[in-house]
Amino acid sequence: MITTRGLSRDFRQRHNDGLLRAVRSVDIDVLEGEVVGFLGPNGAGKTTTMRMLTTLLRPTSGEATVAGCDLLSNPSGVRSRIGYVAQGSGLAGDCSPVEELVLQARLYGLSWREAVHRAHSLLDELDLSGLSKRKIRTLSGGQRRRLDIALGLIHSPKLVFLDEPTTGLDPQSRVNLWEHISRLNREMGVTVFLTTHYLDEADALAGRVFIVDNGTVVASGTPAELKSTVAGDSVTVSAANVDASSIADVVSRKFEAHDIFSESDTVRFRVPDGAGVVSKLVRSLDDVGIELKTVEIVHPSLDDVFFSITGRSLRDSDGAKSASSAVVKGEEEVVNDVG
Ligand SMILES: Nc1ncnc2c1ncn2[C@@H]1O[C@H](COP(=O)(O)OP(=O)(O)OP(=O)(O)O)[C@@H](O)[C@H]1O
Repeated sequence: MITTRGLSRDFRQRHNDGLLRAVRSVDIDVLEGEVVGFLGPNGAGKTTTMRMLTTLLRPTSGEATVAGCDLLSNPSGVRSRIGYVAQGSGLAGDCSPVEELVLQARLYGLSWREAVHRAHSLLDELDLSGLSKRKIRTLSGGQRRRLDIALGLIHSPKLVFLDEPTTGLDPQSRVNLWEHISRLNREMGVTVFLTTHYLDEADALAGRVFIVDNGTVVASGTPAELKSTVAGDSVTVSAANVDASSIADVVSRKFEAHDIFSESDTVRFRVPDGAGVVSKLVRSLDDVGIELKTVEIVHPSLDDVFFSITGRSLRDSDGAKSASSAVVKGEEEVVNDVG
């Protein structure tokens, strides 16, 4: 559904006459039917990548195929086959959801009858039927966001891009929207490419995650793969009858543990599969007369993954817009926006 090779975008910096490398040589492959998350802190290059993939911004270099069409030579083909829901749409006003949907469907060339049918089926799909005749400006943030998504799907695209779909929503509306997005994927077969800086969103929604930082993809995989390969589970053990150094000695001899850290009677270490080591841990400690007091296993989060790669927490990075983006004095040409 999406293939990119060396996709890059530079922006000219007015204040210092340099170039900002917002996206640097991104290679990704997204298969039909996937929900893929582009996860990274503010300023990582997520929106810029999405704007390129949706033809709103011309790449400085690189190539891509989106929904079967070449991005550079056939942008109108791409546009007709994808849906795009931008960050925080400006939808408001006195018309109703059904009127807005019918209007958009007509603009896509559907007959009146088809447009009305499509509008009502999307309202149903996104749980907006009861609100179809309300004025849009009276809808809540979550309801408006669902309407944005319905509008992005009006022409039945097989691939939809969602830019930070739940930013600004309260926790309950976010979870509700996740359910709707998952259902669109499951039941309508829509491939979803979404950007987010929320760890829980990537975890809950995306089958596969690309972690981006400083304009590049620094890791990719299923959330479970990323968490198990990069960080490992954190196991914390304490004993009733010995201090931490005796436990640490057993752990380092008997297990392929890393990041072993001792403090008074507690030892913390990481292993790929925490639950899998518990019985061996109990036996190994018992063999040398150590009386186990507590064992706690904490699965890694995507934040641990991000930290292990970048040395920064994604939460801390949030808001540090463009802090890590490199500015280069450039010979490269900046191509103007096409959208
Ligand atoms: N039109 C532009 N002109 C100059 N710089 C830009 C432009 N658009 C984006 N940038 C810069 O490119 C970098 C990447 O921005 P981008 O919006 O793609 O990040 P993001 O990961 O989507 O962040 P956010 O989560 O805040 O939306 C940032 O440093 C940003 O300031």
